[in-house]
Amino acid sequence: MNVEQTVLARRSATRLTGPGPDDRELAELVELAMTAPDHGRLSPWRLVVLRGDERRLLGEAMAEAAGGAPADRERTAAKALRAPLLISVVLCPRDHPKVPRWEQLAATVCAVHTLVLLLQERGWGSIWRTGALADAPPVRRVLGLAGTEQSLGWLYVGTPDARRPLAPRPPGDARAKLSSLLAPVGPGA
Ligand SMILES: Cc1cc2nc3c(=O)[nH]c(=O)nc-3n(C[C@H](O)[C@H](O)[C@H](O)COP(=O)(O)O)c2cc1C
Repeated sequence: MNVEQTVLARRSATRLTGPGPDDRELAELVELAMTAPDHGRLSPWRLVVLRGDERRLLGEAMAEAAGGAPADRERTAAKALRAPLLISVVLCPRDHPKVPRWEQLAATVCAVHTLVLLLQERGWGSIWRTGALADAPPVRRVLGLAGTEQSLGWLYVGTPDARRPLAPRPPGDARAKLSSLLAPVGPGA
């Protein structure tokens, strides 16, 4: 696939089953994703890989953070089991004279989305999930986050459901997004 085909084919995969990429393949793809643009080459992020029972530990932490009746807690805990592989995205910002925090967040998102496209190209499905629990204290604890680090949620990764046809994607209105200073811009301008 070329980049255009990969971009067009990518969807957030809400139904994921096993298998997912193994540690070796994941490391290979992360290495490639590290070529994403990154001001100052700070690489201000890290990923925590959660498989098998590690997902259960995360689920328990999410349930502790969410609270509620036992049935609600069980439902929350089960969310961490929706894919064979969860990758916690952790922002590790540094004080830098030229690269503010927002740029470090932007670089992190560039790397994560590059990883998403690489996964797509290899036939793996993924979805980035966030929510109020992502950076809650029990979740931070189980992920072992340092004080300045921030959990940005999880990439859920696995085998996408091949029976689900690609949802049609309405074309984006590029003209509404484009402007210029001296002349109209965009197709048909
Ligand atoms: C930073 C970020 C956080 C997201 N969080 C969630 C989430 O918590 N739950 C969810 O179902 N989808 C989440 N998504 C996926 C979006 O809902 C999804 O990208 C959007 O619906 C468009 O669908 P598509 O990715 O298939 O084009 C998130 C996406 C991003 C980039």
